[in-house]
Amino acid sequence: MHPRIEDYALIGDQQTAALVGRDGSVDWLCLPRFDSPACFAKLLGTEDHGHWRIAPRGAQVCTRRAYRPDTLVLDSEWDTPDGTVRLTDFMPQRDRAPDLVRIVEGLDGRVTVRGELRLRFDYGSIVPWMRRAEGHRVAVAGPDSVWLRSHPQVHTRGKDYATHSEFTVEKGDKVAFVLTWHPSHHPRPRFVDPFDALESSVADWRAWTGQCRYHGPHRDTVVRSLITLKALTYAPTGGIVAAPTTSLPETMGGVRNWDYRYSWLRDSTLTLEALLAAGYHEEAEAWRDWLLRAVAGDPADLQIMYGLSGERRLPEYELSWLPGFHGSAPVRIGNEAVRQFQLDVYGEVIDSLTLARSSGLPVKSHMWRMQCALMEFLRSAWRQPDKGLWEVRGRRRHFVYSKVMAWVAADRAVRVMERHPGLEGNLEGWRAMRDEVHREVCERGYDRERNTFTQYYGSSALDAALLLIPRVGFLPPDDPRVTGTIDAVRAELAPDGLMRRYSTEGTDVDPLPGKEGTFLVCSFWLADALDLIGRRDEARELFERLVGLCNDVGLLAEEYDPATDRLLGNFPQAFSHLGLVGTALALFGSEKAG
Ligand SMILES: OC[C@H]1O[C@H](O[C@H]2O[C@H](CO)[C@@H](O)[C@H](O)[C@H]2O)[C@H](O)[C@@H](O)[C@@H]1O
Repeated sequence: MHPRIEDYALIGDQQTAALVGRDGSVDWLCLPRFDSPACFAKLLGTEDHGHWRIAPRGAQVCTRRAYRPDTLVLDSEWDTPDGTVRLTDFMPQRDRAPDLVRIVEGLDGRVTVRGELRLRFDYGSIVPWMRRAEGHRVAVAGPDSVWLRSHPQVHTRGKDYATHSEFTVEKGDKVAFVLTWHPSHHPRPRFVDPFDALESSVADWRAWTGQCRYHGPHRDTVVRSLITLKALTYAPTGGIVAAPTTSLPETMGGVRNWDYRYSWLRDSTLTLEALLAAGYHEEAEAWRDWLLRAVAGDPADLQIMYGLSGERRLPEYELSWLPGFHGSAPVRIGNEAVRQFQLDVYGEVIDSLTLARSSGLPVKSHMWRMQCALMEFLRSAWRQPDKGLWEVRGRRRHFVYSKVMAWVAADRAVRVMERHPGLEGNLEGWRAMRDEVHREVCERGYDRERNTFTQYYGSSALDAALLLIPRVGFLPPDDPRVTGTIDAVRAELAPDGLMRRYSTEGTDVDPLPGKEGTFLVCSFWLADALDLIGRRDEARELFERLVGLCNDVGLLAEEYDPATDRLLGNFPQAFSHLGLVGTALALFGSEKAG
């Protein structure tokens, strides 16, 4: 049986990440970066597309598993008729080369363990040449080279283009395997000691989580979300991936399969907000600096997403040889949405730079000039239709949320100038824009008869993003148009209590085949909106339900299907986790440590 999305746990080294199944198999790993080709792609295909399984002989899924508290170190344990064995998986902080460490430990009895390593570079398409060197195994194909070591040394044998091992552990025995990648034209990197690396990984993560300011209910789940957001950050540049996977389907068997291994301005600025609110200034500053480098240049060229180092070209293509997760094809690399015009991004960027300033992050001299340039571009562009924050692949429209975010940009720029009279900028022009956008949205984006804002000007359709209207300050929470919108959006898009982004029925906004599932971040936004309008009990109840959708190790995908009780979409997704952190902070953030 192919695992479900919720069967996976994440490990990573803040440059890339791996997904480990409950059966002890690493089914996804891109090396050396999040957006590099995968050397294990079983997630989107079969064992022959690459995986690395370590498990007791004859055993299937583990009996239990958990992260070591406050770390990204995963322990999976199997109780077998012969005894109990633990597998510890982690990726140490990177020195020069990425390492994946797997330590097998006998806990009880005498258990025979089997390993099967099937390396397939370039997303499962290339079988490397494997040889012995310096007492280890080394695999090479084109630009990639991978070393496999074990401590103490375990005999390995090659069969069917895979490396097999079998060994026995008794109580107290430990056998470590280390997989190390490096460019094949470089000398092999220094080998890490797996046991020292385990100690320092645990210590590093605990030092980091120790800074967390949240002390309310579900603290472990909130900390797990923060660890996940940190793990999705590409440390060398500060860029944040939306998720470490590509093409986990939004609908099982469907075509809505996208590559999320890039840095979206929207997802990342919202991540910055969550990190700042939870007390993580260092990451927020790194992201802010990434942002300033990525968007530098002509404001008309601002993209909605970039590569991890700020790369601009992310061409989309399909991998014909991968059948996709449970047959959900195509598998896509790159993301065509990179070329879309999405107006909301300007609002999110300017809002987050304003937040960075007010949170005390050191101000960079060129930051304000860049904001002014973005604002001047926006002043000339906000009347244009766009693709909206959901990146629909239909025609451009006047999406209401996009216009609201144009208002946010102008509002924040005006406020910064009012607070810092020494700053130069087009104060009057931005004030005028702010008022004009507000007026237009209230006239053209609001349906008087139904007392609700709408998805786009003149339509009767609704959109979950409208829930953010009070949060961004466009209207006060007690404005009847706000409460009316929350009720309407909830009734139409959350019939079973969980939010869809928009409706795909009776509209051509989103022309792709397949239905829209429940989008988790939108459900957190609903809880936030209910809280803001004073319906705290309903907000808390929804938050409890959403926390209950995390898998056994606290991770969320992008979507959840109530009909089948399955997570869907890329995994784990920053959007969902930043939603969880944001709602927890909004509902319980003022609670002090016991
Ligand atoms: O559903 C169509 C679109 O789905 C993706 O976009 C979604 O994920 C983004 C990253 O988390 C998020 O920023 C966006 O708001 C979501 O709708 C996909 O990336 C798009 O290419 C696709 O058109």
